[in-house]
Amino acid sequence: MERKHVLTIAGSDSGGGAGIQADLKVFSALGTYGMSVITAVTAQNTLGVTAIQEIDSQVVQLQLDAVFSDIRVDAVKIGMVSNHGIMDVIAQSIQRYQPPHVVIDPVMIAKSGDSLLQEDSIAALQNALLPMATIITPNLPEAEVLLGCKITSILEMRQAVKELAGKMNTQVLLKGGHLDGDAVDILSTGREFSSPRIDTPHTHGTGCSLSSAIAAYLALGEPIEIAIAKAKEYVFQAICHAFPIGKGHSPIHHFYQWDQGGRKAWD
Ligand SMILES: Nc1ncnc2c1ncn2[C@@H]1O[C@H](COP(=O)(O)OP(=O)(O)O)[C@@H](O)[C@H]1O
Ligand SMILES: Cc1ncc(COP(=O)(O)OP(=O)(O)O)c(N)n1
Repeated sequence: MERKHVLTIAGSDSGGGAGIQADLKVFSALGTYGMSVITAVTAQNTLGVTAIQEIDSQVVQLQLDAVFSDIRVDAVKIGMVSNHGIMDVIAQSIQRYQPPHVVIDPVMIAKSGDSLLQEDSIAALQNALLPMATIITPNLPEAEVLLGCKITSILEMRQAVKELAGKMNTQVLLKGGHLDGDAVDILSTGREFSSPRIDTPHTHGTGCSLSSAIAAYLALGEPIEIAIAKAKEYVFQAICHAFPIGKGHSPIHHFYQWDQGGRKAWD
């Protein structure tokens, strides 16, 4: 079968658990060819983020042109984009090159509590970038910012996902990782994707990995609901197989399939 090509446009996580590094691991684990446009470099590990250097928007533009002018792009995932200048450049490139699928994870705050989006760029995120999406995948705090109200239960999630889809004029997968009980994500069609909640601190990068896996499965030709179901199962298994790295919240195990039936990679 022809190899599919997936592009991530996101920030770098030096600890390797989230951002560009997580996205490229997901693309490889799912058998696609990964490419990257870096929007910011974060100094980050399992404990948090200590510095952010945004990439000049002209350099972001040159990365986008380098990829799109040479290589067929079957799907795009967009993650951390911290300022409106970079958002505008990305939105214009999506308009120009028209990739078939665009999955946007509207990254605002890392689980460590560190902010990854400038506050004055929230409007640009809504007005310039989100309209480019095939689907957006906010977590609960991000959906609360986009809607301007609290979401505290599955019942409220069902209502919120429909309101968000109307407001943003796009499909929405509202992730329920921040609630208690089963981990339930709700699509704006009403379909729900549920898994048991794993009792673990090692969930760094789950949101990045879910959106990247959805993009990879869309590139592989899966319809949206199957792409989400497969991506959710992939992330669930990767959480189940996470192993400790560093002193804080470890990343999930992107290549857990490699360990199955054999020796664990870290033994
Ligand atoms: N402890 C957990 N057990 C099982 N699934 C989880 C757990 N935490 C998060 N998930 C799942 O991981 C994905 C990312 O969710 P979430 O943590 O809400 O996003 P983010 O990383 O953007 O904050 C979702 O599919 C969510 O249901
Ligand atoms: C560079 C970078 N991008 C995105 C995130 C957020 O990642 P996420 O998958 O939401 O996981 P947590 O960091 O919240 O665990 C990030 N941390 N860094």
